[in-house]
Amino acid sequence: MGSEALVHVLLVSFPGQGHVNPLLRLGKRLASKGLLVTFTTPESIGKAMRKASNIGEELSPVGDGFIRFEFFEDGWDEDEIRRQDLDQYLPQLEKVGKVLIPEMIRRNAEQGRPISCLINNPFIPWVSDVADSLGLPSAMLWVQSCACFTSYYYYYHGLVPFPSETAMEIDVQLPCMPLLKHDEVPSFLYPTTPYPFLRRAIMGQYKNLDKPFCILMDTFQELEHEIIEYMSKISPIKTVGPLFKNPKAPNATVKGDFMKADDCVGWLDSKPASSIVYVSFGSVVYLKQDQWDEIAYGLLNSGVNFLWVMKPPHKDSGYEVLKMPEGFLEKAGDRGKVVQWSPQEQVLAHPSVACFVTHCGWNSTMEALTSGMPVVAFPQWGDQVTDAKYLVDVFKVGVRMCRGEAENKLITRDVVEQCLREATSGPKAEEMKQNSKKWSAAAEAAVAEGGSSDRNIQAFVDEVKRRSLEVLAVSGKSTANGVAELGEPKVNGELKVVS
Ligand SMILES: O=c1ccn([C@@H]2O[C@H](COP(=O)(O)OP(=O)(O)O)[C@@H](O)[C@H]2O)c(=O)[nH]1
Ligand SMILES: O=C(O)c1ccc(O[C@@H]2O[C@H](CO)[C@@H](O)[C@H](O)[C@H]2O)cc1
Repeated sequence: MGSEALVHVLLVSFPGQGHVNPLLRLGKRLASKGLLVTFTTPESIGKAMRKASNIGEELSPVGDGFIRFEFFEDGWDEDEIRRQDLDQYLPQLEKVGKVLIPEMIRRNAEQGRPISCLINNPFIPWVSDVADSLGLPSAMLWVQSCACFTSYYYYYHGLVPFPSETAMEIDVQLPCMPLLKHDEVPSFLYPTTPYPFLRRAIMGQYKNLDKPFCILMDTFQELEHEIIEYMSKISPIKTVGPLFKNPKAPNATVKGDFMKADDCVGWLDSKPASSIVYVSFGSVVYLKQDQWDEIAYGLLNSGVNFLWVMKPPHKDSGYEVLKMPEGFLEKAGDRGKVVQWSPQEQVLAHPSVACFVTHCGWNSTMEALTSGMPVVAFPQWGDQVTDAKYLVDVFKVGVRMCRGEAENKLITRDVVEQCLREATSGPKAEEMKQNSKKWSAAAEAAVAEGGSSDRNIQAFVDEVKRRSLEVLAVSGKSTANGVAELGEPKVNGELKVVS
């Protein structure tokens, strides 16, 4: 490979799995279009990522470009329990990030990799301030649906009434969206939410929303057509999803898992087609023991095969360590497999898997839709309750098992069994499968060359390249053609500057 001129973007991620995954996927997409991408997040997570995933010091080729990692210290000891409290952790990240990210940017420029654009995901809006202070453009990747983006936008600007202390049960009508019942509104907006710190974290992003020149979204035009069109007139949004599909670099092995996935593909291979129910509640939702037990008995009584993710809680999280009911694993025998973390993308693409019992996090939602996988919706909080509404009533690929944690209702084993049966056999299951296939095809088309998301990514890359010429001209660091010229990556990952 000869020397190439690469524009360099820096991706700064909040250290949560549901945030790292889509930003890293965006990074791979940008790299595959010929950019040099540096991905950064705090070292506390970097350490876990290096251990669990295929991440080293070296530069990884992805399509026409490259991706590399640099992590930054958050200034706290390894065992600091305050990381579990976002009201304390987010200000700490902002304090150190505002010093360390500019240092990282300067270091990269000195090493011949001047950065032309910063991209962040929600909860760390100060990244746009850093970009502004250095005269760099910034963009933000919104990691939820456009419907949720709109809900938060309307709430932030006080444009319509939302559930309040005096009117808890009001429904919310937003333009180009179905009527949201009070418990289908993103639940961080309820006055009674036990997670007001997550509302504050999201609202912090809205306070800074005028700074990024572009808001990228992990959704696609055909999926949320009307609301995307409507919000595009208000905000500079560009849909680029589903990000986990990257047709230009389908075999890129760079991943950002915090935990090594257990090997379960051989077990899936050993089962008949469409015979397995996959159960996972993502990386942050933890159920109570009584609810766990009901799901366990529901799985046993339904007679389905199942793969169930039972992730251990963080030691400082305060969540109880769950147990399987007495004798459960023996009774399930080879019908069931329990893992701590799964290779979810592979699981959802596997022909033996019939449906996905999900908490409806947006990444899981997009992965299910794109994989043509019907769901059983078990939302708990935040955007999950809105995603469940869309999966069941709008996209029509799901059966609803519950309405969210706020309902405070134990979902019994009989209900679990009934939902599993409905989702795996009979006319409803068939209808959901057909709808899922339709969404999967639409998702593939959106990311294929010339599709809606591909065009948006290309337009974004072109704009970053255009702005990079301005940035480098102003900073006086321009090379002959306006960008850092990079040579063949060396084994140790250093970039050679071609003068
Ligand atoms: O066992 C698991 C559980 C989850 N995931 C991934 O973790 C992310 C979870 O994000 P989501 O938005 O669904 O939920 P969150 O964890 O943020 O609540 C998704 O990309 C999943 O594919 C995974 O790889 N293995
Ligand atoms: O680490 C945390 O405190 C954390 C991580 C992720 C959180 O929200 C999840 O993010 C997804 C993307 O926004 C979303 O779709 C999912 O439903 C959430 O669970 C919250 C806190």
